[in-house]
Amino acid sequence: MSVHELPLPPNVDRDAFRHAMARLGAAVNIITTDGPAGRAGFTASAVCSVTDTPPTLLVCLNRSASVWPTFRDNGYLCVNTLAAGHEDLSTLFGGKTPMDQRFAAANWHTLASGSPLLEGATVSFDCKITQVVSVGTHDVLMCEALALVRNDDSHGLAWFDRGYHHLLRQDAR
Ligand SMILES: NC(=O)c1ccc[n+]([C@@H]2O[C@H](COP(=O)([O-])OP(=O)(O)OC[C@H]3O[C@@H](n4cnc5c(N)ncnc54)[C@H](O)[C@@H]3O)[C@@H](O)[C@H]2O)c1
Ligand SMILES: Cc1cc2c(cc1C)N(C[C@H](O)[C@H](O)[C@H](O)COP(=O)(O)O)c1[nH]c(=O)[nH]c(=O)c1N2
Repeated sequence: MSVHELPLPPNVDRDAFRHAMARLGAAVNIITTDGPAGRAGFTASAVCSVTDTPPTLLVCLNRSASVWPTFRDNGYLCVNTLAAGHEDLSTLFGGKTPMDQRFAAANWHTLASGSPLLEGATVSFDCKITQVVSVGTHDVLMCEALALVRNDDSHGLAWFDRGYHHLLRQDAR
């Protein structure tokens, strides 16, 4: 089928959209925050680079998530990009597990914003939320990076076709 023969919207329902989106491989991240509103963390694949000036990422957060008010009120967060081997941690932060149990499963450090930084993440972006745009069910959080921590030894982790996949670094092949 050529692109010109594709059916036009509104033929795309929610399930068809999700099924299609499952084909877009993405990094898996644990987004954390700590501050006056408390400590919270959740798994997110809807994360990407927006601009390098000022250095900004976006994170999409469902407003129905239990963690949403905590992120909104703290105003700071850390994007911890997961490494190969973090599958169980990702599942823990993606479920309905109590917050203390989620954090008890890993080691954390704290940078300038106060947000928990995951030991062993491939990279962590310590951020301030600079703008929030509501689209449908989600808030798109624009996050300016204040500090970075890179781990140059770990392999990557991707979420693709509803499963985890390891991404080997070039020099490890
Ligand atoms: N952006 C998101 O909010 C998002 C992304 C990935 C997974 N999830 C959640 O994780 C669970 C497992 O996901 P899955 O990938 O195994 O299967 P799925 O069929 O629920 O999702 C397939 C893909 O659709 C997209 N998606 C899923 N839920 C979405 C939502 N509420 N809003 C926008 N996009 C969404 C994501 O790209 C996801 O990888 C589900 O409960 C899902 O809601 C949410
Ligand atoms: C691989 C993967 C990827 C994502 C998620 C899950 C999983 C397993 N979830 C869902 C999110 O992690 C879940 O709803 C949180 O645990 C918040 O739930 P609570 O309501 O706080 O328990 C999720 N939610 C969200 O708002 N934005 C996202 O990008 C993602 N991505």
